[in-house]
Amino acid sequence: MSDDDNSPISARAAKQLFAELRGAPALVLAVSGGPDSVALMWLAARWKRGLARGPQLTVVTVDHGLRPEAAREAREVKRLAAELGLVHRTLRWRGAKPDTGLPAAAREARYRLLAQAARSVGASHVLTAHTRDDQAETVLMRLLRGSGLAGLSAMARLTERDGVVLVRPLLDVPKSQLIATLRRAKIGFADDPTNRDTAFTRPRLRALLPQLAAEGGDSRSLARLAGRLARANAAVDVLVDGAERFLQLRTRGDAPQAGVRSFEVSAFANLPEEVRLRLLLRAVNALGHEGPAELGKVETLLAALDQAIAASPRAAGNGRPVLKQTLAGALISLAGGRIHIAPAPARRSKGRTRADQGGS
Ligand SMILES: Nc1ncnc2c1ncn2[C@@H]1O[C@H](COP(=O)(O)OP(=O)(O)OP(=O)(O)O)[C@@H](O)[C@H]1O
Repeated sequence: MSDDDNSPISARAAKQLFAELRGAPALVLAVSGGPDSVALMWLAARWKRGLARGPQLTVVTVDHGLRPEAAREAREVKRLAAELGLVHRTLRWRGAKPDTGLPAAAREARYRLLAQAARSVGASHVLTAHTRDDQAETVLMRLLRGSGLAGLSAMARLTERDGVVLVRPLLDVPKSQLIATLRRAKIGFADDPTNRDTAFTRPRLRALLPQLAAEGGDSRSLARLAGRLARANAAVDVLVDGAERFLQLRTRGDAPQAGVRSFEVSAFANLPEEVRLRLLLRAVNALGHEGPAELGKVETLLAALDQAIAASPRAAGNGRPVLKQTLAGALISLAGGRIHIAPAPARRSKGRTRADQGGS
């Protein structure tokens, strides 16, 4: 870790972090009360004070209703926001809490509530306080799962979600700098014990990071890896855009069916494997109705298609389907020299007729 990694963030450096947001009408700051997001709030408030006209800032804390201390922490954020002259709102997650996958469900609910808050105050962006350390943890987690290029690219600085832009202005900033900033400003912050709860994967991996850093694999190098892979991933995506256009041109003679994607086998089969995989992934995600498909399952689908094409190139050429599979709510078939991807018919649950399944 360099000396800079332990120094408070100057007003000039903060100005650069938020520069692209200057012209936004309003911004939502997602502040849990932990050190990273309290530092985000403090830095954004100082930045706003230095502008003649800047965006309206609204601080939002989500109380997931999972820890008894959460309500007190939200009040603490409100108090600090008021001291900084910022509007604050606490939003509660009132939905049913699942027994498994609780962190993922809480995250889903949090982003939904943050996006709602943004829309209600006319904010175009929601700012979160993800740091370089969070980025490094994400890379490590995905590395251990064997993720592909897109997954290993980890978090982007800007992403669109539920109609608002999520911004992570502190993604290149080490957490130690945020702590140093708060210490200098004499601002307190909450300590969330679930961050150290080894029942969860992320805290267990977090505990490994100092050992990796001692071997040179610190957050800077893991984040650099993510940045390089994101660059390569973006290039592959451009190639897939091109392949999609090329395949569409090959369809021109046939009347395209609405709600169906169809690729000519002979043109598809000559494309590189990664491009074929992404073409399938895009089509299944666009037309399926069961959420994003798992990469491993799309890999299995592609292998089955490749095998069916190699085994019976002529059968793939006549009208009878030589392969028919569903994946993530999409129906994939190989027939008449083409691969077709369409929405799968809705599944009928056992022992119930369609008429039984009427809405409530
Ligand atoms: N309860 C909360 N209320 C408001 N904002 C929150 C809350 N929890 C987290 N955030 C925002 O999200 C950022 C990331 O938080 P955290 O690392 O705990 O998220 P996570 O559960 O790992 O999920 P993800 O990284 O996908 O957002 C925080 O810096 C903060 O800006």
